[in-house]
Amino acid sequence: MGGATSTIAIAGAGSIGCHVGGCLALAGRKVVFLGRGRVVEALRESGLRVSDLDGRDRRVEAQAISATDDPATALRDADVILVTVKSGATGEMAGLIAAHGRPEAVVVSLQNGVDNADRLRAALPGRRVLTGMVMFNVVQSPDGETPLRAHRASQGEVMIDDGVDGLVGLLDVDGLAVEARADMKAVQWSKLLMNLNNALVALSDLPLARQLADRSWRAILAAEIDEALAAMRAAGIAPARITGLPPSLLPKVLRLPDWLFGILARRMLAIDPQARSSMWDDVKRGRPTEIDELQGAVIRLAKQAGIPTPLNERVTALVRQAEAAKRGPPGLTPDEVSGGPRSA
Ligand SMILES: NC(=O)C1=CN([C@@H]2O[C@H](COP(=O)(O)OP(=O)(O)OC[C@H]3O[C@@H](n4cnc5c(N)ncnc54)[C@H](OP(=O)(O)O)[C@@H]3O)[C@@H](O)[C@H]2O)C=CC1
Ligand SMILES: CC(C)(CO)C(=O)C(=O)O
Repeated sequence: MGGATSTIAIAGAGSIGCHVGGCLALAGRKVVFLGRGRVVEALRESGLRVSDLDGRDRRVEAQAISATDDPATALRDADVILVTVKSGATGEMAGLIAAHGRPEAVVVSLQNGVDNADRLRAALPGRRVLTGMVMFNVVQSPDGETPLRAHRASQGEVMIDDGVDGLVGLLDVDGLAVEARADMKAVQWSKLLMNLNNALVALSDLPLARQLADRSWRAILAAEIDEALAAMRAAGIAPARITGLPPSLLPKVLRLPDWLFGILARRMLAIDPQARSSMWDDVKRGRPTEIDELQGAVIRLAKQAGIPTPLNERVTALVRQAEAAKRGPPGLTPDEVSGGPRSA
C-alpha cells in the first residue's frame, strides 16, 4: 500500500459509499466517487455533508470532491477500490473493475450478504479481493436536500480481511473505525443474522429503534434467527461474535420483555431515531432489494440439510410482494408478517 497518498475509488456512491468516502476525504485521503446521475450531480454542485451519531457534522466542499459517472476515470488510478453497490449490481461493478481497474489495485467488498466478495473474486481472477463488512446504518438525505448528507445513524465499525499491509492505516480515520479480522467469513454470517431484520423494518415501515423496542417484532426476528442458526449449525458454520453477545444467545435476548431487553441491549438500541435499514431504502425507492442475499442465503443453506425455514420464506414472499407493488413500505403488523392470529 502506498500510504496516505493512495487513491481510493468508491465504486457505488450511495449511502455507504458517500459516508465512507466522505470520512476518508475529510481525513485528506485521495478519494474518487463513482456514482450515477442524481448523486454525482449533487456532489459536484453542493459537496457532501458527513455526520454521525457521535455529533460530528462536517462538510466536504464541492471543489474538493472528485465525482464521476465514468468508470474509466474513477477506476484507472485507484490503488484501493471500495465496492459499495447493492448486491444486484456486484456483477456489473466487477466487470467495470476488470475493464478499467489496475490489476494490482486492492478491491474490498463493503456489502452485506455472504457471497459478494466471492462473486468479485470469481470475476476478478488473480486480483486481491478482500471481504469487508459495515456494521453501522447510514441514512441518506431525501432527494433534493443540499448538500447531500450521509449520516451514520448507529454505532459500529468497518471490518475487513487482514493481510494487506497498510490498508487499515489508510482507511481507519476520524469518524470511520476500521478493524482487520482473520475470520471475515464468520463475520459475514454473523452480520447476516442481524440483517434478517432489514426486511422486518422494510415491511413494518418503522424506524429501527421503535421496531427493536417492540417485543412482537423482536420475537419474529428471533424466530428467523433460530432458523438461520439451525442451518448454520448443520453446515458447520460458527458465526463470529461481533456484538456484546454470542450469536447463539441472540434469540433468547430478543425474546426478553421490553424493559429487560432495553437494559441488556443498550448499545444495540443506541440508534438515531431516523435509522431504518438499507432494504427499507430500496422498498421506499421501488428498487430491487437484497432479500435473496439475506433471507435467501439462509433458505439455500437450510435446504442443503433439509432444515425447514417457513418464517424466512414467508418474509421473503412478503418482500417480493412489496418489491412488485412498488408502493413503498407496506406498513404491515407483526401478525401480518408472522402469519399469527390476527393476520387473516
Ligand atoms: N445503507 C446502509 O445503512 C447499509 C448498507 N450496507 C450494505 O452496503 C451495500 C451498499 O448499500 P447502500 O449504500 O445502502 O446502497 P445504495 O443503493 O445507497 O448505494 C449504491 C449506489 O451505487 C450506485 N451504482 C450502482 N451501480 C453503479 C454503477 N455501475 N456505476 C456507478 N454507480 C452505481 C447506485 O446508483 P443507483 O441508485 O442509481 O442504482 C447507488 O447510488 C449493500 O450491500 C448494503 O446491504 C451495509 C450496512 C449498512
Ligand atoms: C441496519 C444495518 C446496520 C443492520 O441491519 C444494516 O446492515 C443495513 O441497513 O443494511
